[in-house]
Parts: sequence; structure tokens; C-alpha cells
Amino acid sequence: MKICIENKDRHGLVYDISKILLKYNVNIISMEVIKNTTYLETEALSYKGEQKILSELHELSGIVQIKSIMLMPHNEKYQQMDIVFNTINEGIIITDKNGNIIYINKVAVKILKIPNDDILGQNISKALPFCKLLLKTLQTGKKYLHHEVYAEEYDNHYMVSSQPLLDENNNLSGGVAVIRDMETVRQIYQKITGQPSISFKDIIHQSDIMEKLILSAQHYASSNSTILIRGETGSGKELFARAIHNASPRHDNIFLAINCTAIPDTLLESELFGYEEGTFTGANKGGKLGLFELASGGTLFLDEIGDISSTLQAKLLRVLQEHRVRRIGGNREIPINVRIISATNCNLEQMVKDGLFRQDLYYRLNVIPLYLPPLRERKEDIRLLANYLFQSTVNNINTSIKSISQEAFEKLTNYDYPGNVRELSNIIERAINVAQGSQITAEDIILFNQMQNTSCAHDLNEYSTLNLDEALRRTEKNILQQAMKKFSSSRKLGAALGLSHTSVIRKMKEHNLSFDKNN
Ligand SMILES: Nc1ncnc2c1ncn2[C@@H]1O[C@H](COP(=O)(O)OP(=O)(O)OP(=O)(O)O)[C@@H](O)[C@H]1O
Repeated sequence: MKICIENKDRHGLVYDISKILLKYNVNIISMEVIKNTTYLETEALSYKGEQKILSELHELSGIVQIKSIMLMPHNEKYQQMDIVFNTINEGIIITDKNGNIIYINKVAVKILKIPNDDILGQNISKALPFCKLLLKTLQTGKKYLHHEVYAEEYDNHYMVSSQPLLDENNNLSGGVAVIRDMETVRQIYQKITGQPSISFKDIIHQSDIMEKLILSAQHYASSNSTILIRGETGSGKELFARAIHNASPRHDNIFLAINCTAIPDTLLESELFGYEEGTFTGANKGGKLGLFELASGGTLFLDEIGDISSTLQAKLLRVLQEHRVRRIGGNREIPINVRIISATNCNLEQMVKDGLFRQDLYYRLNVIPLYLPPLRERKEDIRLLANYLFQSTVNNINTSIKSISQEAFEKLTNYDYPGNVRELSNIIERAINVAQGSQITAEDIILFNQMQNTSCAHDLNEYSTLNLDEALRRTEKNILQQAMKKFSSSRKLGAALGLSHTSVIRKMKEHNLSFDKNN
């Protein structure tokens, strides 16, 4: 029987209720008193027995009404808590101060892959021995945030935070652990760091060669095979890699890009493979997740792959063959599911012949080869690209420049672009800064060879007796002097040289240059 007895405020009611139950030898399961209401749960009774007790309870003085209830208040609260905790995506485990589990939600059961959720009341050290962080909280009373746990024997990989529960006197009364599976962690990372999603539509082109390339790349997107993109710097290799990822079944997962030449070799190794706690002095506590693990489920773009050391080549080969990584300083193998897209401008075939790049790795990476032609071999794209880059720049700034003149387009089309689309983009940005009228003129288009010719046309012999620093200083001065002949203000000079206004002034001072002296 479960009832609630509303009563007027009076002393001794609980005693009177208990006396009636004792008289009929009825076992009380629980009794709660909240203000003027007493909640009572007894063992199951026969209909007759229940009616007898109810009528005697009604006889007690001060009783307002007696109603039958479905749940005792504490059960109701537990149920509400259970509903809330089962609608969130995090796993929750709550223990008392001795580590006995008093609550675990369904998400935690799923993340921790517990065969049955009947672990309530058991001690966490026995029931969930890999939940060491919560035990640590119970020992120290401290909270710990975002620790990664990989328990191989249970095939568990998750991120956990734990924090103490304190009673009203600030004494430790238990602990709570919040658990996120690694997939969720990756998705959060993707949301925070994710760059705008690039699709094939974002690859501006008009040439047939690019059209064909995009069609093949779209086709390859659905496969899981490695792709090796070849092409000169700035030709759009990363753009293609992103578009392939976003057109692939992996598009909901992460795309990570790393430039293999941008960081020193040892650092690159720890970036890619991660490391275990205590591997290096000064390393992160709890170790570090490598990019292979972080990109699991998604795509890892390895730019400038031709520049990795032979040690890294061997390690990368193992990952591609075994689909597992081993962190530096660790001995466990972590399964990963990453699509590798790599890119290079090196002649890998020649490097293989010269013994500089492993042949077996070359074959593993080069399952699908894509060749991105340099911009000078698809001149039809230049006008469209120039207009696109012009529009995207002027849309973001306040300028009176409306278009690019015909002569400027001609100058742009006749140039060779060693830096490809990235260089074209810089040229357009520089032109927008330099132009004075409503149109970009041919004069505003300053090409790299032009800058080189005007500023660096010096015989190497002239520098051969100088150390490098002095040679660089002279070159810098020459560039400034040449550019100052063309531009009459430090602002324009800065825009043309890709420097801030203040840097130009500083550099002019360093070289004792001024517009009056120079011109
Ligand atoms: N077809 C294109 N349409 C629009 N933007 C492009 C195109 N090709 C390249 N870009 C832009 O040019 C810049 C350089 O492209 P990206 O970084 O993809 O080149 P990359 O070949 O990977 O260069 P690197 O080898 O130096 O890393 C980027 O800002 C990119 O958005």
C-alpha cells in the first residue's frame, strides 16, 4: 500500500500511524514526512486488510484526507533525475563517499560497455576498476577535468571528468563522474575548430582539365582509399582534400590538416602519434592524443608528405598497413579508422629511386593519384579566379574600387604564377590596396618578377664577401629603395610590400631612408 496522509499540524501523528500498523502487524517499507503530509509505503496488503487500516487512519484526529499514490517522493525524485540524466548525451555515475555506486545512467552503461547495468550498490573499485578518476576524487576531494581513458581490455575509450559531492557542511558525501565517448569529443572538437565546409562548388574553374579533375575527385570521394595529390604550392591541393572529405561518407567527422614541413620532426611525430604520460619532461599530464586518433572516423590531410624523415616514413607505413597506432612511450595498439589524403610537390618517384622515400609507403599513399596542374597551364581559369578573389576581398572592406580593367586582366593572364592561386590572391589584394581610382589598372598589378627585377637584380658576387645577415639587410634596403621610387607614401609602400604601415616606417628608419632623400 502506498498512501499520502494530509493532516493538520499536530504532534504525535507518526507515532499514532505506527501504532495502527503495529496492531495489524504490517511491515513499513518507508515513511516520509514533508510539511503537513505523511507519505507511507507498506508491504502489500489484502483488500480487506487495507480497508481496515485506512478506516482506522481516517479516525485519527487532524486527518484532512488520505489518497493513494503511485510513487513515494524519494522515488519520484529519483525517476525525474533518471529521466533527465537519460536525455543528455553524457554518461553519469554517482557514488557515495565510500565509492558505492548509487546511480548510473544508460549512456554511461553504453559508453563503458557494461554487460548489465545491475551494478548499483557495488563498489566502483570492483565494478568499474577503470574508473580510477572518480576513486581519486573520493580520496582527494578534488575535481579533475577531461581525462582521457583508454581501457583496452574493456575496449573503452572515453573522456571523463569527476567531481566531489559535498553535503551542507561541506563534507565529502560522494562523487560524480561525467563521461563522454571519444566520438562525441571529436565532434565537439570539429565544431569548435572546424573551418567552413568546402565543397567542389568552391573550386573556381573554367578549364576542361579542372572540370575533369573535379569529376574524378568527386568519384573517389566515396572510397576509403588513400589519395595522393600532386601539384605546385598554392595550386589548391588542400582545397581539393577538403572538398573530397566533405563529399565523402566521413563528412560528419573531422578533417585535420597538418603540414609536415612546418614543424620539426620530433614534434611532428608526437603530433601525429600522441604520447603516453611521463614520456617527456614537460609533457602533458595524462599523455596526449595524436592526430591519427583525433581524426578517427574522419580524414587526415598530410601536406608536404615528401619531406618526412625515414623514421616517420616507417611509422606511417605501419599505421597504413595495420590501421593501428602506438603512442610514443606506449605499448598498446590503438585501432584507428582514418582516411589519409596526402599531398606533395616533390618528385616522389625520383625520391624513391634515390632511396629518399620508401617505395612501400609510396604505393600505400598513392592508391589514387590526383595531379593538380599549375595555374599557368590553365590560363582560362585566371580571369574567373581573379574576379572571384577580387569580389571576395572587396566585399569585406570599404572601397570605391568596382572592377578590374581589361589591361589588368591581360597582365594577369600573361604571368606565370610560381605561387599559383595563392600568389594570384596576393596580387589582387595588393592591387586593391594600391589602386586609386574605381578600377584596378595594369599598373596596380605588381608581379613577383617585377618586384624581383626592380629590387633584387644584383649579382650574387656582390654579396659573396658578406655574411648572410648583412646580405639580407642590403637586399631589404634595395627592395625598399626600389619600391620607394614607385610609391610615394609609406601606406602605399606597405600595401605593395605586404607590410603594415608601421613596419614600413620602422624599416625605413633602420635603413636611414626617407621619401625626400630617396626621390
Ligand atoms: N580553384 C580555386 N578556387 C578558389 N580558391 C582557390 C582555388 N585554388 C586555390 N585556391 C585558394 O588558394 C589558396 C591556396 O590553396 P591551397 O592551400 O589549397 O593550396 P596548396 O596546393 O595546398 O598549397 P601548399 O602546397 O602551399 O600547401 C587557398 O586560399 C585556396 O582557397
